[in-house]
Amino acid sequence: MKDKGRFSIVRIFCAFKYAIQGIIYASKVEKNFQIHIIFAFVVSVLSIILKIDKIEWLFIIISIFGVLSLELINSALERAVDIATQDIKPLAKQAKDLAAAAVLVYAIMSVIIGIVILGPKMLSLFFD
Ligand SMILES: Nc1ncnc2c1ncn2[C@@H]1O[C@H](COP(=O)(O)OP(=O)(O)OP(=O)(O)O)[C@@H](O)[C@H]1O
Repeated sequence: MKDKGRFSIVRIFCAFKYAIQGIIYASKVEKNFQIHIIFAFVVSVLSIILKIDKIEWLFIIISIFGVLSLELINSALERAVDIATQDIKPLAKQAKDLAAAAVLVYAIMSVIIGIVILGPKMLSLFFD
């Protein structure tokens, strides 16, 4: 909990610790987060094998971390909605579906980036 009198370095450390706890928790219980982690691993291995350049790596990294971040926000929002109401409510549905849509939109962009960067290199691996 909050303790405003502490050194800021301690507060920064605590914030970091809570964030790590969040990542560990999501890795254990959030199916979609686990799937994104597996995808990130596969894409990273492929990127190493296919020797993509520095700029291509930046696009891949932005895609991977963007999807993971949005997935974490989506999970947090789902919990916030569930705390706010246990009843079936149109606004609760909209909030959850909009957050899920944000993940989907970014994931689609990431897939396109993956295809643009890795697609031609994979094809030339098989057909050259
Ligand atoms: N309180 C609610 N009122 C109305 N619709 C809801 C409510 N809670 C969830 N929903 C809707 O029911 C569907 C399933 O929601 P649920 O909470 O099971 O999450 P989910 O989308 O399956 O994600 P996850 O599997 O990660 O929990 C979604 O369309 C969601 O918007």
